[in-house]
Amino acid sequence: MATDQTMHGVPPSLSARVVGSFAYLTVRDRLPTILTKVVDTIHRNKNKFFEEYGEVGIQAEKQAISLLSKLRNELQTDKPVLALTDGLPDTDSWNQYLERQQRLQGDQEPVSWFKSPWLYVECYMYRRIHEALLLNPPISDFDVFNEGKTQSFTESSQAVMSLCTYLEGIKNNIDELSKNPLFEHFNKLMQVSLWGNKCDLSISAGQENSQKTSPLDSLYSLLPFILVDDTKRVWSALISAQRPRESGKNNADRVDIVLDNAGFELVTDLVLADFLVSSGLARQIHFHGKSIPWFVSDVTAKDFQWTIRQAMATNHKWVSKCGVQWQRYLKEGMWCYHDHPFWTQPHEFCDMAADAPDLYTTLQGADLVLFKGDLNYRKLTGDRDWEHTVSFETALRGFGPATLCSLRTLKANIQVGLQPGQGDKLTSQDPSWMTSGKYAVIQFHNPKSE
Ligand SMILES: O=P(O)(O)OC[C@@]1(O)O[C@H](CO)[C@@H](O)[C@@H]1O
Ligand SMILES: [Mn+2]
Repeated sequence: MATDQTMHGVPPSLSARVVGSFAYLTVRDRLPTILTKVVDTIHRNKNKFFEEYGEVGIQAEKQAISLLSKLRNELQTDKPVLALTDGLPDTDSWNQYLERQQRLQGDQEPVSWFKSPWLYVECYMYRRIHEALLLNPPISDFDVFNEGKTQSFTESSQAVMSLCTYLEGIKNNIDELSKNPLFEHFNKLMQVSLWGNKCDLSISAGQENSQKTSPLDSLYSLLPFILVDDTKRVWSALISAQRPRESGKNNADRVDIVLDNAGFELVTDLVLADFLVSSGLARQIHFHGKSIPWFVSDVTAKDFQWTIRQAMATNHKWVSKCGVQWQRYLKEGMWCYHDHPFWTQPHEFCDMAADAPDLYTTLQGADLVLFKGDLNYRKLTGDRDWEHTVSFETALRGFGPATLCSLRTLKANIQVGLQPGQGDKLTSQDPSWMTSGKYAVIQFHNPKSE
């Protein structure tokens, strides 16, 4: 179990306790802004609730808004974090985690927004938003972030078209491709998926953040902004998987993708996944999404299905062909979708084996696990205040269900695995390099190579 004390050289968790830090600015400014947008969204749908549910819909809308306004006040005035009361299956786990935080902090001060770990309070806010809806049927299953996620897809339609056209072009002669051109396509699609992570509505506090230009055209100009590029190690893990397949082939059998944002980023992940199965680099893809609306733009099951249906329904030949193919992969079991509650809990991933052993076992069945995005990176590294030159393996603190790779654009002040002096040079050139989303890493770890 992770503790917050600096033990065995594990640094403290990032926290809004540090005035002026990115965590502080996020808790002080960005989270209240997101909450205000949530309240506005619910208010804007008042008539819809009335049409659908009558007076009881209006009551629910009022009640949800008052719970969210109370939450915003607690956050802005650094009130103690409260236990959840909605009786969901994970409510106890959340409340036990609150007790764990209180024990770590000691009884001198309550667990609160500006005193406790940033990772915890930020995750807790999204779970409280869910509670505010859950406690108010019949609007319990209203996704307050749905508008932003669907807009991110529709506003990125040009980029989606060019990406699906590129994929169809590859698939045309994919069986004749030799290793090098195959690697070149893999390399490109990994970078497209990497930069797809820029389209994130949490960092933009809900501001529209879609992909306007063709993602393939800008890859070359973005190369200098990739601070760690382990693509070649990912490639060799794919073509020489540790577990030979029944067919005797020795490339990967199963690749898991821990998804991040809906909209354009999800399309980049579906395209990468299609390439992996079409090329035979993998036989199966398991996707892991979120079980509740999360960090504004993260993928839920509804978003996943909606995106594939939207692709099928577009009048663009290659986009709809991709959509039909993706639906078929799901039907035939080559693609599977999961949404374990652990991904929407506050735990650092080094806790997974203890706190979600079933999920850890599931991931152990993969030959490679791709983690998308910044929040996953923060959880992989425990959202701790590590030195930049600490190795990725050290920061993982024993988390290693399978060979893994993080594809992350930097949106939080935490980055490990850099060369000596690399962080200082970046700070002198571009002080906001860790939080602007301009820089990225493709960072690999093979637990078996320890
Ligand atoms: O995981 P993602 O979508 O790449 O980014 C999530 C994020 O936008 O939210 C948090 C800040 O509010 C940070 O982890 C990061 O900036
Ligand atoms: Mn996200």
